[in-house]
Amino acid sequence: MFRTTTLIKHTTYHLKPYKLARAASMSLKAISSKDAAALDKDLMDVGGFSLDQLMELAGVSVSQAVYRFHPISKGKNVLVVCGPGNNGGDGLVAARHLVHYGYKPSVYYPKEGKNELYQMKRLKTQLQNLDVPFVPDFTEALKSADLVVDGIFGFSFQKPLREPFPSIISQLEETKVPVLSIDAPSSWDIQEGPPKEGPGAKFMPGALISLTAPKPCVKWYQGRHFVGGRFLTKAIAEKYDIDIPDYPGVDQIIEIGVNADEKL
Ligand SMILES: NC(=O)C1=CN([C@@H]2O[C@H](COP(=O)(O)OP(=O)(O)OC[C@H]3O[C@@H](n4cnc5c(N)ncnc54)[C@H](O)[C@@H]3O)[C@@H](O)[C@H]2O)[C@H](O)CC1
Ligand SMILES: [K+]
Repeated sequence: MFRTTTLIKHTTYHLKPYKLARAASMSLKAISSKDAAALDKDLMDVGGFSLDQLMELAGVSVSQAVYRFHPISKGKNVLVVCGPGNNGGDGLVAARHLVHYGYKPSVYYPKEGKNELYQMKRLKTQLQNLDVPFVPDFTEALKSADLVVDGIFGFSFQKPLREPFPSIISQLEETKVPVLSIDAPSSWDIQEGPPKEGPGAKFMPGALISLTAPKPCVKWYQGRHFVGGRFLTKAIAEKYDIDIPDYPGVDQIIEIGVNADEKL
């Protein structure tokens, strides 16, 4: 169904040496931002998925990564920072699931997205119906946060950072509050990694969840690394030359890298 088109060269990211027994099944190829966008389009145009479905599955993966990285015993207050695109949408979906797991999320959403079918507006309504606060002041909200979820930018980020995001990224790189980034550490170039200087140059979130496949910038990433987005078909994985991770049981995520899941 999915014919092969021109694809970029891939880099493969392997596990640390002591995980070599798992390495054969756990080396995951990266996908460029251009191919990641084309893959999503294929899933919708040819694969029969809607954006709502993909975002719901992405958001569930994010919520499971939060639960794994920062169980409720470490603190319930999760500040979800959402950007104007679909990365922000994944954050909104994750926030809803976190409520049902027993967390107390709040959302900072300074530039609201306006995509087709008012999808973001509906996601916002769902959160308001669960009494999730939309907070106006990021600096103030950060003071009482136990965890920050970075849903600011994903694979469509184009440098340089525009307002109001430089100050938010600076605060994220300075804070002691743990951060989990969705799909990419926001402010990092998807191909070339962290900026050489300015906001984001020192940003290293404690956890990252790559959706569908790692992006090339993970080469610069040091921290706990999860992969989610359990909806790929073999045909589409072959077309984009990426791997379908060996997800354990009914999990929507798998941890790779230093803390790779032992039960794989
Ligand atoms: N395959 C999957 O698993 C799915 C992943 N999803 C998520 O979608 C994002 C990509 O979404 P997209 O809407 O294409 O882009 P972004 O969210 O990365 O951002 C676009 C948004 O940001 C603005 N912007 C870009 N650069 C800047 C800048 N320098 N300063 C300020 N603003 C900027 C731009 O104008 C847009 O408004 C992917 O990473 C996943 O997280 C989907 O949920 C579908 C399934
Ligand atoms: K992000």
